[in-house]
This record gives sequence, structure tokens and C-alpha cells, in this order.
Amino acid sequence: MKIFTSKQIHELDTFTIEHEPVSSIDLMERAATALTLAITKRWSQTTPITVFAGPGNNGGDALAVARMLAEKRYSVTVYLFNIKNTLSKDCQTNKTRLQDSKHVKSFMEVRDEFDPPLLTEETLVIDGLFGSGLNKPLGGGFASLVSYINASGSTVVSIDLPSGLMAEDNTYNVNSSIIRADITLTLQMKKLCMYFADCQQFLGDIEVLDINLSEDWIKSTPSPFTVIERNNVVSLIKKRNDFAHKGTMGHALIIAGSYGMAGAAVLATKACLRSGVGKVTAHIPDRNYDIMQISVPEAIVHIDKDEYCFSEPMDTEHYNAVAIGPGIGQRDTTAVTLMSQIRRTSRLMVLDADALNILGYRRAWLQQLPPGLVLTPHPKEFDRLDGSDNNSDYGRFAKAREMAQRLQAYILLKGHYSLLCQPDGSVIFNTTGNSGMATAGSGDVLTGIIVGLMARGYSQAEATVLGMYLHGLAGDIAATDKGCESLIATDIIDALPKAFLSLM
Ligand SMILES: NC(=O)C1=CN([C@@H]2O[C@H](COP(=O)(O)OP(=O)(O)OC[C@H]3O[C@@H](n4cnc5c(N)ncnc54)[C@H](OP(=O)(O)O)[C@@H]3O)[C@@H](O)[C@H]2O)[C@H](O)CC1
Ligand SMILES: [K+]
Repeated sequence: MKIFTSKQIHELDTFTIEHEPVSSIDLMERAATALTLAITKRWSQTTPITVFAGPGNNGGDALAVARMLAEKRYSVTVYLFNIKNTLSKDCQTNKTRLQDSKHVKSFMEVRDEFDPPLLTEETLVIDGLFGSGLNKPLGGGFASLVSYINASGSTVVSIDLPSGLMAEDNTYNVNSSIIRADITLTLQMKKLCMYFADCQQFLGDIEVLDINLSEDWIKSTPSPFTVIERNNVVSLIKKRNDFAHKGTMGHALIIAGSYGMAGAAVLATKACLRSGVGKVTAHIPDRNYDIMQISVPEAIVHIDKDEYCFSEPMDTEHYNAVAIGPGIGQRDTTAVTLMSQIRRTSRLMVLDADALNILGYRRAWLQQLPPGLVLTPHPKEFDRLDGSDNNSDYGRFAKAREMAQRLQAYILLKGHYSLLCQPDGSVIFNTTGNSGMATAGSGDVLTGIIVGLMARGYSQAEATVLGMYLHGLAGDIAATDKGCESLIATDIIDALPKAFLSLM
């Protein structure tokens, strides 16, 4: 599924109006009908409703919704903010239609002075101040109104977007000037900001309302940003050959787990074995030998000459894919060995955890990375690689996208919605997964899955897409059983079989 920018959605709007054809006011009426239905489904006629409408089409939607609710005998009070004395054409038409309707309890057009009405916990506020046409953070009277609504304790339904929230980049926005909605009823499709963790505080629950904008336009218009859907993943899954044996199903090498961090190696290795690969070799320091042999009898164990850490590069000819990083630590020996391992490895490679921290603390080395690597940073690891404290998820996303192009790497930025930035500039968002997966070892599991899939014959793009989807899906399956609070990384591994099966 594609994600479009607000500028593109505006074009989609115009295209639909021309080609369906439908008049712009009728399209607004369609949107308002869907919005009204979503509201009446949730709240009964006894709910007192206060509608705040802005001067653009978001406000037009709100006025139409107010009229429809009033006609359904809801008690509706409406404030239309027309500070500049200009309303969009459809907003103006809906103002007239509202004034002509006999059922609206009270309608007030605000030109300058505004005495905020009493809002209680019983009030349902419909926020139609600004939507996708917002062009800068709210200030002045609008910022005060937003703070007033947020402090009121009323339930807030936002139309299309919480007013004050930009559809894409909120890096320089002012949090106190953004509506904190309980529900956002967004039109036709989710906007980019809805995939970022730091915007969730404003959005509440999101419901997407289909208003039948042009399917043809949506199909034929490219977007660099997409969301993985189940059918994309199902079509990626390779069939196993009936005559397969372990020698033909790929051999993964996992370099992980310094002394004291054996668990990271164990988790990555187990997850790798559960991802369909033929064989897995774990390269670990001597001290972790028994732990690995006992914990994962299916693994082949290769011992480093150092008792405690990764200190000698491996010959990787015999492997199909290599993962380096979980729990390897950041000793200087390991750092130097990591670089020489990267240089001499011609196989598909995923770098995670300490491998990324080592690079993050020696950023000059980034220039030496070969193209085609898979990097799986969480936000802090990414910030180290990037050398800055990114203070917004959009900012981090934009930089990861740029870095993936610059390094020609596949950067899988982990988060509530993990996203994969590809060397060609495209970004794929993943929506499987849950907050229970924010737990130690979860990332090691993902690395194990990805290296297993690459060893099994998937390309970097396929393995990362399938890997992040499966990882999240296994986490969701595990959470139905264990709940989010108690979920641990091992539960994700244990749910991998069910996750695979659900896609077959
Ligand atoms: N395709 C769809 O999904 C449909 C969407 N609809 C609704 O339309 C809005 C978008 O409407 P638009 O008129 O483009 O924009 P807004 O209503 O969000 O806002 C425009 C007005 O807001 C003023 N503005 C912008 N930023 C600020 C600010 N920081 N402070 C004060 N005022 C601001 C702007 O004035 P300017 O003079 O700055 O241009 C405009 O007056 C979408 O969100 C949906 O709700 C359709 O109804 C159906 C199809
Ligand atoms: K809004």
C-alpha cells in the first residue's frame, strides 16, 4: 500500500473531481457522510457536541458534519473561525447550508474576539480547524484554543488530522499547539506522520474512512513510501523443494555474543534456525562454548581464539550469509576484527547491535563499508551512526533514507513501525509488532531471522521485508498468548512457526 504526501493527496482530490466526475462540494458531502457515520456509531444523541471549524476545507468538512449530526437530532454547537475573512469555497457553501438548517443549536462565526465555551468531560469536541492544508505550526489564538481544548478533558474527534499536526514533517512543530485527539478519522488513507511513534500522542485511535478517491490515480501514481501488506509477504515466500536437504537450504554464519553476552548469540542462532535455513554456525568466544552447545544443539559452534570476544576474522567462503554484532561488545580488538571481517566477506551481510555501535563511535569507517549491507539499528544506534541526536522520528527517517542511498545499504530502522530504507531511496513501513517486543533480545531475534532468510536464498530486500514482517507477526502471535507485559524474546522465536504457517 502506498503512502502519499499531502500535496499528492490534494492532486488525488483534484483528479477524482475531474475524472469521476464529482463536484468538489459533493466530494465534501461524501466525506462528511462517512465522518458522521463514524461518529454516530460511537456516540448517542444525548452527547453534547461542540464543533470547531477552520476556514479551509477541513472546516468545510466539520460544518457539513455539524449539519448532518444536527439533522439526526444531536445537540450541536458550532464555532467557525474566519479570522482573515476568507473561507474556502466549499467551506462557505457549508456555512450557508448550516445556517439554513433548522436543527443546529448554536452557530457562531468568530472574526476576532472569542470567548471559549465551557467544555466538560461530557462534551464531544469535533476538531475541524485544520487538516492537510496546514502550512506552519499554529500560533496566537489558534495555539491558545488548542491548549484550551487539550486541557478540557473533553473527548476529541479530529477530522483527517489533529489540528496543528503536519501531515509529514513535525520536526519543528510545537507540541502544545497540536490537538491531542482521542480518535482521528482520517480520509481515504493514513498520512506519513501516522507511521511515526512521536506523533501517536496526538492521533489517538485512527480510523481510515474510504471516500472513494480515484483508484486509477492511486494505482498509477508512484510513491517512494509504502506499507507492507500480507499479500506482498505471501508472494515473497519461497516454496521448499521436496528434495531439499540441509546442504541445499543455505548455511548462515552468526558472529555474536562476547563473554557475558552469550544470550544474544543463542537468541540469534535459535531464531535463524527457525527461519527455514539448512545450517547455522555460531562463531563465539571459547568461554561461551558450553552455553551455546547446550542451548542450541542444532547449531554448529565455531570457537574464536580469544576466550572473551570476537578477535579473528572468519573465512566466509562456505557460508551463504553472515550476521555480525549481537552482543559482540566494543573492545578495540573486536572493532578492528569487525572491519577486517567486513572487508574480506563477499557474502550477504547483516550488521546489528555492537557492530553498529562500533561504527557509530568510529564514523570515519562508514566510508569503507561495501555496498549492499543490511544494517538494523534501533533509534539510538542509528543516531550514533548518524552522529546526531535526532529529535523527531521524521528527521531520523529522512536521515536514514539519505544514509541508505549514500552507503547503498539496506537500513532497517527498528521501532513501533519499523521501516526499511533501501539504496534506491524507497522506504517500506512495517505495521506488524507490538509494544511487548520492546524487550531485551528482540533485535537479536530479528537479526537471526534476516541472516537465515538471506542464507536460504532471499535477497537483502526480500529478507529484510519478510524478516521484519515475520518478526512482528510472531510478536503479535506471542502477545495474544502471553500479553505485552510479559513477552520476552524467546516467545517471539517460539511463535515463529505459527507466523510462517499463517502465511502459507
Ligand atoms: N482528499 C481528501 O482527503 C479530501 C479532503 N478534504 C478535507 O480538506 C482538507 C484540506 O483542506 P485545505 O483547504 O486544503 O486545508 P485546511 O482546511 O487544512 O487548511 C487551510 C486553511 O488553513 C489556513 N492555514 C494553514 N496553516 C495555518 C496556520 N498555521 N495558522 C493559521 N491558518 C493556517 C490556510 O490559510 P492560508 O492563508 O495560510 O493559506 C487555509 O485557510 C483535508 O484535511 C480534509 O479535511 C475534503 O473535504 C474532501 C476530500
Ligand atoms: K482537524
